[in-house]
Amino acid sequence: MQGSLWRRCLDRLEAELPEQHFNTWIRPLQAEEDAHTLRLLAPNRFVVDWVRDNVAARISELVEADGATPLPRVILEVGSRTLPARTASGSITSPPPAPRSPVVTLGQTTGSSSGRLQGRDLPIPAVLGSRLNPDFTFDNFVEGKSNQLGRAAAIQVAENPGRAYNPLFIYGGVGLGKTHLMHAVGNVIRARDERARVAYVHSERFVGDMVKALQHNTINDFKTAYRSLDALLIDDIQFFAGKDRSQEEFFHTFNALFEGQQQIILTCDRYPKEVDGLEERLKSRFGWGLTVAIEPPELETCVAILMSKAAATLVDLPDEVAFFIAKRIRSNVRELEGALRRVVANSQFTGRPITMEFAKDALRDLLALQDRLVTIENIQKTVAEYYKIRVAELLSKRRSRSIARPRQVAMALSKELTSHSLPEIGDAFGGRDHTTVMHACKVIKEQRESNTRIREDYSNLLRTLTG
Ligand SMILES: Nc1ncnc2c1ncn2[C@@H]1O[C@H](COP(=O)(O)OP(=O)(O)OP(=O)(O)O)[C@@H](O)[C@H]1O
Repeated sequence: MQGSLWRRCLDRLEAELPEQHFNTWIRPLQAEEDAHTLRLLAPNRFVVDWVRDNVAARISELVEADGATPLPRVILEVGSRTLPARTASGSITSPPPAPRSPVVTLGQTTGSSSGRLQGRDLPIPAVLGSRLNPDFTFDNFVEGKSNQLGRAAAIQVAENPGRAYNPLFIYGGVGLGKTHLMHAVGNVIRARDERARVAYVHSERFVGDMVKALQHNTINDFKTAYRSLDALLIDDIQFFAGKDRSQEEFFHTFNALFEGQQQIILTCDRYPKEVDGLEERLKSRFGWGLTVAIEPPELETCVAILMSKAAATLVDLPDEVAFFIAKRIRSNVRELEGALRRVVANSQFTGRPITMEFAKDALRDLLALQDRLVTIENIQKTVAEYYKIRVAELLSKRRSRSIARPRQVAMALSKELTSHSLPEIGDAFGGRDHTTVMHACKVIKEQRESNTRIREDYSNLLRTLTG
């Protein structure tokens, strides 16, 4: 058999577990193997607990099935593989400290490095990005299944900066609340210690400032400024892709902060390993703490977000209108907010109360645009591409699972995203009866609750079609 024992286990686990679980809990594990032991090192207690409770038994089975004699013992603990010290310029000279378990370090405060303590009395130089947005707090961040883990991790980090999960890596599609969570952490850190040096920087800005510093020969000030921080929040790190000099600089900044147990929070539009053009050494460091995904919110969460935003501006938003907006605007929270803003502005401008009719009218252009974009034909094409089958197969009489399931998904999406009736949808799928469409919607609704793969497929497709 090829590769290491852990590599083989990983391949199986990747195929068996939902992607988000695999990325969050399994990928960060580092393995040390010899003939007698498979030692799995987790970045923190949180990961150890989850793996022990959810997949340890499966890992043991896989190890056993691998057939090595004697059977290796599996050990799961918090730790980090010791990296060999490298001396070439631009690389680390001492192994990084193992990330600490939050359990061990609860209650400790930041600010242990003496160099940084002196630095804390200095004002944060302008070079360090933008101000924290005081409107992004945990209080006004609506929790839902889609963001639960990210929110919980961010709260932990806010309470134990530099100690709980370092770095905290939050990834997910646009407009889903990553920046909001990041600022919420920064705001808590600042609220607890007004002298805490917290900087929020968009990665494009980091790149721009670094280029300027190089041009003006002030790169040392640039470095010192970044390294004197208690917490560095870097948004949208996918912008580092392909920018080698910036990555090099960021790599050193990262190491300096990490070794000083200064908190680093990063966001990205995708899982770090999937960012093309990002150096491997950065990708691997990004996984040292905790990596969490933010998914597109489910309908109920969208409604709750709308209600909460309306309440914050003292606007009376009827439930049915909130549901209507949430159902029709499915791409992301930013769009959802935009739609609400438009309805509220129209209501304030005309002095009329927000009713269903009123909301439909206020959003007419937006919805028409969306209707034009989402046609049954478009859905069929997108679904066929997604499942790598042909549209003709979707419309055919074939009933094998590999075709029937995508067909049901496409029918359910057509019901959800267009205003066509069940018979019209049936017609568009090779002249099927409306009861077939109804059945498809029911099956997919159930599957989305019980089957993670279908749930993910469906939400990916929704995002593609409405994004
Ligand atoms: N769960 C939530 N509760 C309340 N507001 C939310 C929630 N999720 C997102 N928002 C709001 O949606 C808007 C977009 O969120 P944010 O800017 O954090 O997105 P993002 O994921 O960082 O997107 P991008 O990748 O485009 O930077 C913000 O106004 C934010 O307050």
